[in-house]
Amino acid sequence: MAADRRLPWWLRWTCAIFRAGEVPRHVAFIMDGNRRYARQLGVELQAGHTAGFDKLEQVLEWCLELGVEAVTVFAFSIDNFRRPAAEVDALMSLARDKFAHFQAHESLIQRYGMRLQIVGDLHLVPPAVLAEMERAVALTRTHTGPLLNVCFAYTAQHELLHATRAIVAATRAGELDVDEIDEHAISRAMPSNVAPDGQQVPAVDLLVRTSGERRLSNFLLWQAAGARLAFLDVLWPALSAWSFFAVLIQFQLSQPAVASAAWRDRECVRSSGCCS
Ligand SMILES: CC(C)=CCC/C(C)=C/CC/C(C)=C/COP(=O)(O)OP(=O)(O)O
Repeated sequence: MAADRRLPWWLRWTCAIFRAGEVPRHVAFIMDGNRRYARQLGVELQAGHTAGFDKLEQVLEWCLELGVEAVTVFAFSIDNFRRPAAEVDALMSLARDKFAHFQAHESLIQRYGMRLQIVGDLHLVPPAVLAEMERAVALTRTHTGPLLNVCFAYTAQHELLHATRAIVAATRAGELDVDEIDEHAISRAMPSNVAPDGQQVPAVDLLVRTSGERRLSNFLLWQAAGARLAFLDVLWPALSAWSFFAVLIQFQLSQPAVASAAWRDRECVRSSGCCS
């Protein structure tokens, strides 16, 4: 499905330049700092979360333009249910609106033909939110574009628990031999690793967290084992394209081919004559 491009020309050009190098196939985001952003502006906390969602749509569009195949976002942790009831209710109502928005023809999900998947302990999600999630996911069932994994009512430990139970059930049912349980079997049993069409999701190769926190907070502990980690001091709603591109430059410089070429160039300059 052809995307209706709404990005400014300079952003499309910059993305085209990045596409000449190695682009991460799977990027994950911990979208942290919405409430601090609201406090800094002196507005309601809910306005910070709304700004956070708007930023998610922007960042997604940058990723799509770059040709990223899968994006996974930490939208709501199981631990977030411990926040004051009024904030949880407001976040659920925002989520319901946003999943309804994902169904609209002009939404990013529809424009880019994205596949949508929700991962988490969905028993904890209020029925009205769950209904909108299911409708949004159903509308993307025939899509073949990039994947958006929304981790909602999620922790990595819960996902690992789910995978462990699924593996035990499969061995009890005689569908899986104990000797066949390896890293691949565990990966396949983890919902965020398998797209709705059954395709294997590439491993996370770049994980970005905003707001200055330098920890994973129970997000994708298995999938991000080999990921490059980027911790940015900016609050999520204030994340600029340039901060994100700076992360991408670091990512591209860290790729083995580029890193070894840079090392060779340095050696070349150091040793006499070969670059003259
Ligand atoms: C698809 C969908 C429904 C997306 C939801 C949008 C969104 C940005 C959710 C993030 C919610 C959240 C708990 C952010 C963390 O900031 P924080 O509240 O912990 O802020 P703080 O770190 O400043 O306290």
